[in-house]
Amino acid sequence: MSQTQPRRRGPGYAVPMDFIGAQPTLDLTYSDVFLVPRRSAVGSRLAVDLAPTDGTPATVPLVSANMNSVTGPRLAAVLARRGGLGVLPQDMSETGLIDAIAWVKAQPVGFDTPIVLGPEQTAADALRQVPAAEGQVVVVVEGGSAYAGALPGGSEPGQTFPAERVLGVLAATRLAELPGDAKLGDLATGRVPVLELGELGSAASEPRAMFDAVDAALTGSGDTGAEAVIIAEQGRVRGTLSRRSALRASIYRPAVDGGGRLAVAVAVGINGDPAARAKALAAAGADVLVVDTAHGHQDGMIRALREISALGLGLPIVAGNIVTADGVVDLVGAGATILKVGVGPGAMCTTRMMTAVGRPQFSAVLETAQAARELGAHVWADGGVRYPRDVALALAAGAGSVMIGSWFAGTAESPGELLADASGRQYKESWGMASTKAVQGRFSKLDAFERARKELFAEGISSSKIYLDPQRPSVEDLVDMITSGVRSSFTYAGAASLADFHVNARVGLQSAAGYEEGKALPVSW
Ligand SMILES: NC(=O)C1=CN([C@@H]2O[C@H](COP(=O)(O)OP(=O)(O)OC[C@H]3O[C@@H](n4cnc5c(N)ncnc54)[C@H](OP(=O)(O)O)[C@@H]3O)[C@@H](O)[C@H]2O)C=CC1
Ligand SMILES: Nc1nc2c(ncn2[C@@H]2O[C@H](COP(=O)(O)O)[C@@H](O)[C@H]2O)c(=O)[nH]1
Ligand SMILES: [K+]
Repeated sequence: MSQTQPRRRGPGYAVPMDFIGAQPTLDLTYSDVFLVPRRSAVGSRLAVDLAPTDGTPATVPLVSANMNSVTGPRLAAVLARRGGLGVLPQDMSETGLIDAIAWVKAQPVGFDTPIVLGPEQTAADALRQVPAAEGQVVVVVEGGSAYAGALPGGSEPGQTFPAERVLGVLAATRLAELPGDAKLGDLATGRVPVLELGELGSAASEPRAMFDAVDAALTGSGDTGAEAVIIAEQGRVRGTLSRRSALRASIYRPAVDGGGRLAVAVAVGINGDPAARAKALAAAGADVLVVDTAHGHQDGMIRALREISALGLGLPIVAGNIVTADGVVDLVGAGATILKVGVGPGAMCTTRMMTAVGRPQFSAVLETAQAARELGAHVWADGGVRYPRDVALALAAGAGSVMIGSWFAGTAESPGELLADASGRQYKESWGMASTKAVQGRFSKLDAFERARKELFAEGISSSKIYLDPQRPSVEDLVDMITSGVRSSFTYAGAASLADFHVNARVGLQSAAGYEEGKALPVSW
């Protein structure tokens, strides 16, 4: 780890610039390093506990980025159901954030939020919300458009509807085979598989029994294409459940608040009145506050943190972005309990090319995590994650959780409709939070002169297509993939928990050829 003692400046000190270390050192990123297997007493990958110990309600070390194109209420709810944490972006209005928190808190914890459409809507309408993949369904409801609400996923907070209004549960794979203008009402003709919680008794809280009940209901429905059942309580719809979501319920522990509702984090910027906003969002039920700006190691951030921590809200306070031990010391001193680490690794980020500023991410996490540990604080590794291995390496470097943006942007649950290119491949639009597009949106209320001044400083990509992985179109599929890789990393390192992994992980350096060797061969050589 490099040293970051500040050198003295001022009269008598002819120091033209400052190296980050006493002498030049080579900082590393994820592709530069690998993990070495070591003797393990952990008998099964399912015996690994991935829960972070950073004071958040998360039970897997995954956080979605506070980017407008990544985290909305739908993604936050789905991620929390599987133990991760969604961070709603600071660009949403305060009322928008309060509504989004309320919506997440109103969603079922043990079942999926139904995607509700009306009978007059079409197959094409449905496929703009759900990808044509196994387990993905839409629920056709009489008068369904009334339940679609302003937020994605179906209902307004607390709003439910009688199960008898459900006309059908349609598999997205089937819809993809039909003409786009096919009316959902004409397709919803089969018997609707409904499981009434009251009739299930104790099985409702038993994941294995719930899986069997879903399987039996789907098999018994007589529709070989049926992929999910309606879960009802006293005749009102609580959610849906597919075989896969019933299985997931047996593997993951949801991230919940003290009242057992899904947990959600929110971001606040450093301008305006960050303390007033933090207070309002905490009162609305936010479980974690993320104070976020591009250059987190600045006086404006320290001021904002002092004001927010003085409120004594009792919530974890995440602050960033930083990449040095000095930054850790200053932000923890001002009240942060978790540091958000990463300048420039993000997929939508042009900061390194525009400014030369940043730091290869593995070294940034390693140094800050060590400094944070000494102060009883924690680190979230933010940005640059493209494979499960990157998550494992961020955790090996000492991160308590890993923040993912662009990878999660390419999922069914991220904000915005699913789009298709000329070849029919599905994608979502994504853009950087410091891009011209984001800056124009954020400052739309300023006068033209002020807006033009802000637009001078774009440091992100304004428009990018993030393609869905046809095998893993849902954020849950990505969580499955990432956690299975990371569970395996832990057992290779002989670690049964994140705390063990922080100690046991053994890392080596590799050449570009070594990295290349690790990739699978897509076709042949
Ligand atoms: N992790 C990363 O590498 C980066 C992330 N981002 C993301 O983009 C979003 C927008 O952040 P941000 O641009 O900070 O917007 P904010 O609205 O949070 O404003 C940042 C404030 O800091 C001032 N500032 C001083 N120096 C800088 C600097 N070098 N870069 C940016 N602001 C500076 C700005 O003033 P003035 O405008 O007058 O200079 C402004 O008052 C955030 O979500 C952030 O995380 C953005 C860039 C890098
Ligand atoms: N320099 C910029 N950084 C950005 C911008 N938008 C987001 N970000 C950062 O990236 C991560 C997510 O990284 P990813 O590789 O998973 O996509 C995010 O949390 C921000 O810190 C931007 O416009 N410019
Ligand atoms: K980058």
